[in-house]
Amino acid sequence: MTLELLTPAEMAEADRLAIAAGPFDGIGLMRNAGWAVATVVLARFPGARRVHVLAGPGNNGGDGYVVAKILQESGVAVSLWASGPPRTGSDAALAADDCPVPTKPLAEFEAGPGDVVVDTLYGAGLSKPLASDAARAVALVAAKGLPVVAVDLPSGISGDSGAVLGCAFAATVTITFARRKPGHLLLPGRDLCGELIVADIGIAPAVVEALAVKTFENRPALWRRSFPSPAVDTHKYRRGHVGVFSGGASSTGAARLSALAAARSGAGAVTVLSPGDAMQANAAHLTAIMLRQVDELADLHGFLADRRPSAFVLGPGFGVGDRARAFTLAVLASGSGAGSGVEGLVLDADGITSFRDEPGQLFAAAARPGAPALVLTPHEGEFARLFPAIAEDDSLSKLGKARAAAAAAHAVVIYKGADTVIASFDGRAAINANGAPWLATAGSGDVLAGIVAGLIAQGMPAFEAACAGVWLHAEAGSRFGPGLIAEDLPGALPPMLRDLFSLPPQSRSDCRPGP
Ligand SMILES: NC(=O)C1=CN([C@@H]2O[C@H](COP(=O)(O)OP(=O)(O)OC[C@H]3O[C@@H](n4cnc5c(N)ncnc54)[C@H](O)[C@@H]3O)[C@@H](O)[C@H]2O)[C@@H](O)CC1
Ligand SMILES: [K+]
Repeated sequence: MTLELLTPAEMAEADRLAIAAGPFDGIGLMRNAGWAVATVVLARFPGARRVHVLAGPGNNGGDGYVVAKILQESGVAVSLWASGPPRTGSDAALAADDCPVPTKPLAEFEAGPGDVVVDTLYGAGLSKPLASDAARAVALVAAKGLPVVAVDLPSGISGDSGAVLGCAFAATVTITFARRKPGHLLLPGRDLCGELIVADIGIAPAVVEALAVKTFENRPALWRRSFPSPAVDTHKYRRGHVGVFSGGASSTGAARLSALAAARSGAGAVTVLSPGDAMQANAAHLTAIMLRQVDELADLHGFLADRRPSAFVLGPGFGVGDRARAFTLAVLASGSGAGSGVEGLVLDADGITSFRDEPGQLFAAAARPGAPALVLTPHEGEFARLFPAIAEDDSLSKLGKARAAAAAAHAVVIYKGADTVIASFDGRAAINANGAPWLATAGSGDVLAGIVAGLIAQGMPAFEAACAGVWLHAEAGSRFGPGLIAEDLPGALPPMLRDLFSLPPQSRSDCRPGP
């Protein structure tokens, strides 16, 4: 399955470009779409007592007229319920003219046990909550528990955001065309699509390439070409060195979890940077991971000069306040431009919250030319602390929010949740879909921060490292399953890394670089 996700506006442009390029005109594409849907209905529901096609006023409804005609000609009992006539001159009007099945008003829609519903009310063009006739149909179908085959999107779901506008069908299977849309992966849309099928309706890959899409599903093909694989003659410092800031004596575990994850992700060396009062607690629990006392900024500068670390994690268990801000700004003031070779800082948890009152200070430090890449890993609450105006903007999807935050912060933002979005200030974004509920466990975020820092330390660019970290973390959780605690995650990484290293090289075209 391809990685690009097309917004409804991009999909409309793809339709337009494909029609201009040929060989299919608008009604030709619509016929191809209708055939793809009818084929699924016939294959999945051969015993359907009756198929009810619900047709809206736009081209999504147009697909419905094609489906109704094909099914009737195939000997299926079909009812066609329309919410209104298609616009004169549209492709949908051509499809309706060619459809022999009589229409009945959607407001009178009735169905019984054994029936199947084909939802072609609204697709990419949904612009407002479902009107009463459509909302009644949604409620009736849900009450009777009828299977729904949704065309393009379950009606009521925004293709841009995955949000439900008013109410929406919960589909058994959804057939979309050419490429998936963000609303197929963002929640709650993802859950309401059921099984998702992408049908080829004759839109050439060159048409999609011409759109220069910047939104992707987060899968290994997006970042595998930049995934670090150690050379045979490497030594530990060439595989990167991660510094992880530890909290005080009573909160050291989170940093150690991050450190272990950084080491398991392949970093050659990892050092826990501990305040003096926590040295004993840390020393008692560390073996392969190094330990260094860092109380003051001068200690940090000493570490930077002596050990040439390439990435840092600050936040897990660290505590909120001046100290977090000072260390963060000191790390961001270093970086390759200053000759230190620090490639990135993953700012998590308390590190994020510490800049609640002065986010501009953080953003300016990240925007300095030559500064290490900044990766922010907020969950919803932390996101609202650092980006209150963006968080409150209801016109933005989770994808839009992550993108706006990344641009404002000059950072890579990992906006966590069951549908984690990774966005870069260069405009690229990816939606993650391999997560599992088991990941919602204490310390899980500390592990994610460590993996991302470990990958950056090995030379992976920050956006790719963030995407790879999110995917590996989610995959580890999914494979481990019930009973998972955060301590299990680092140990679950090696088999997945082995799988990644054994995959054949893949093409460079999977991930389009930013501008
Ligand atoms: N030739 C083409 O352009 C093709 C279009 N295709 C289909 O066309 C769909 C997109 O068609 P459209 O852009 O016409 O969009 P839709 O068919 O999704 O709906 C758009 C129409 O419904 C109205 N509308 C939106 N939300 C409403 C609501 N809640 N209540 C009442 N009216 C509402 C809009 O004002 C507009 O008139 C795709 O989802 C896909 O199924 C496919 O057949 C492929 C070819
Ligand atoms: K639909």
